Amino acid sequence: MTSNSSTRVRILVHGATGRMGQALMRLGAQRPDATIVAAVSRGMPAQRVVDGVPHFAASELHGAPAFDVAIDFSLPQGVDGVLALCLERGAAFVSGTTGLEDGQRGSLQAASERIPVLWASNFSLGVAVLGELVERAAAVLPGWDCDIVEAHHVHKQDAPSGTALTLGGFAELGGAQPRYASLRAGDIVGEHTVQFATAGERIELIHRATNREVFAHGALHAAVRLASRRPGLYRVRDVIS
Ligand SMILES: NC(=O)C1=CN([C@@H]2O[C@H](COP(=O)(O)OP(=O)(O)OC[C@H]3O[C@@H](n4cnc5c(N)ncnc54)[C@H](OP(=O)(O)O)[C@@H]3O)[C@@H](O)[C@H]2O)C=CC1
Ligand SMILES: O=C(O)C1=N[C@H](C(=O)O)C[C@H](O)C1
Repeated sequence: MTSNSSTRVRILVHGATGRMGQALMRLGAQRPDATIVAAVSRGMPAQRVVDGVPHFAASELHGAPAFDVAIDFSLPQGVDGVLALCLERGAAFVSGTTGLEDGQRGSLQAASERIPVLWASNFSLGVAVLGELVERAAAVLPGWDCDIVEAHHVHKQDAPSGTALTLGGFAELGGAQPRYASLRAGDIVGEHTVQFATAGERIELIHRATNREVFAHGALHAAVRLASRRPGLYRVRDVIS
């Protein structure tokens, strides 16, 4: 690891031209503890250098300068390439890309033996707390129906959302067997409702993200923390504080 507390952490943003990538570029430029040294997208943007940051197409990833940690918010087909680059360079890897194949989850696990790796379906603090509430509710409401309903913008490609599946995992830990429903409409940033229902009553636990900055802040914070960690597989709660 090449960074320490007296230097700025060097970040490569993968998926930089996307909705999340643009939020990361904007917020990353404002951090006193980090510098975005490279931006990568599938194709090339109109300008090769934007606000002082060099941009690279995915096909020229290996030309990227030295970095300490990559933050990836792309699509499943883009993840393998940037993970391989992190392994080559000994850099940490933070990813929020959802819809990964089981084999890709296995690759993250294998990579974590050599570099610090953090993948999370949702980088907001609220969803981290919601997971714990869902597990507790499922545990104390045996036999109640558990339904997870998620709503997102029309451009989202995967369903159910990664967050819905993660919340479903918490419900299962509490003993429930969740069902899933997905809605794609307008520009909804991300909403998740976990409903527990039985005859005559129901409980709804709801998280609404109203902008992407909550995710971008969480990912940047995680990246700065992860850059100085030992190899391993980390969760958001491991780098909160
Ligand atoms: N974990 C979390 O907290 C959150 C996760 N997400 C997830 O992040 C991901 C991105 O979401 P969003 O920003 O809305 O998506 P966008 O479609 O807006 O952006 C995708 C970005 O990835 C790039 N990209 C696509 N394919 C490749 C590839 N093969 N190689 C390299 N780069 C590629 C695109 O480049 P180009 O423009 O050139 O096509 C673009 O820059 C999704 O999986 C989404 O579910 C989203 C929000 C929060
Ligand atoms: O694609 C999105 O936009 C989001 N994806 C994540 C998911 O699949 O859970 C997180 C957030 O809800 C926004």
